[in-house]
Amino acid sequence: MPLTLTILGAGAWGTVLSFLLEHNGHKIRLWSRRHDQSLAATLEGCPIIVSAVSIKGVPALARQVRQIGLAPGTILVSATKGLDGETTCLASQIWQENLPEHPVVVLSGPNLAKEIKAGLPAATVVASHQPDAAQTVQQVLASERFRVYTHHDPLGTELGGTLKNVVAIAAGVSDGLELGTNAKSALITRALSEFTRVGTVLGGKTETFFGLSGLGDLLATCNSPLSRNYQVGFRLAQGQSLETALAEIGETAEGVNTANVLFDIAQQKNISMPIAHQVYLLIHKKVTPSQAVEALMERELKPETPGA
Ligand SMILES: NC(=O)C1=CN([C@@H]2O[C@H](COP(=O)(O)OP(=O)(O)OC[C@H]3O[C@@H](n4cnc5c(N)ncnc54)[C@H](OP(=O)(O)O)[C@@H]3O)[C@@H](O)[C@H]2O)C=CC1
Ligand SMILES: O=C(CO)COP(=O)(O)O
Repeated sequence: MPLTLTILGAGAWGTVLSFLLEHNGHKIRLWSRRHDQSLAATLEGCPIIVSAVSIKGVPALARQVRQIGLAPGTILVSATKGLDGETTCLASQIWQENLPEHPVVVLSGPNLAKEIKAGLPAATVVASHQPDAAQTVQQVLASERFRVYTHHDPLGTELGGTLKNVVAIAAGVSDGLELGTNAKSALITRALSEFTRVGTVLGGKTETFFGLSGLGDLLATCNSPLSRNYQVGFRLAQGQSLETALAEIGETAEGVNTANVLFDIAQQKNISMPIAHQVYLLIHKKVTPSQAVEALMERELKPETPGA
């Protein structure tokens, strides 16, 4: 049955999600803080609200939505891949805290917006503690060009999509320095162990990090110049400053903020995150790209323990 749905955030991802939903016959209200639209009127009567704003916009927007209030049973879908700098919370946690009575569904997967916009096939994950809500979103969003899987681990699903952005910066550096396929394969594989380690401490399930929203998104983002986070790393390796790289990319690259938040989390919880640590040092100009590679290669020798 065709529905009227709201998408919050008219950036690259919000716009492509609206194309996917319109393709399925739904009517979309696309909201942006830049447009002259009432948020209350945009939300009214919509059974599903999709948030696709950058993490920096989520806390204030979630408070606004709470103040307006939603009809009972309205589902909130969170498509943001970032960590809040102030609270270290994921976007879905911020939404759930503001809308405790409502089902929250995480949408995350290997979903480069430009490929989906071009009509290329892709798959994603919708994860929630409320299986009915995840199934509803699956039915509404799935099509012959967008395969949607449900999942029961929203935290792990969202953490995979969030943590891989930091690795994508490192992968961009690797390619920018022309380090070759062996180096990048080692980087991606060790990074998967690293983010599984922190992700499980933060509450995700180990197996989730080996699925579409973890390994799947890691591979997509680390191997595509369409990824803004990859572009950040590539440009840093070419000698651009972070400020110039971000300005020229002109869209959100969540991995920069996530690297900062992860650094704090790793310190607080005493978790070893060598790759994320080098990305943090690099974006703070404490090491050069080549020094970051050297630091990783010269770490103390140890046995490999995949996934740990
Ligand atoms: N692009 C992609 O391929 C994918 C992106 N994502 C995730 O989706 C999120 C959005 O990314 P994307 O659309 O690509 O980025 P864009 O830079 O294209 O758009 C960012 C969006 O966030 C909004 N926004 C930014 N800051 C604020 C704020 N302070 N208050 C309210 N709204 C704000 C922007 O609004 P405005 O236009 O008014 O500035 C815009 O709608 C990110 O977390 C990203 O990781 C997830 C999967 C795929
Ligand atoms: O999350 C994404 C692909 O799944 C988009 O990656 P970027 O934000 O690096 O462009």
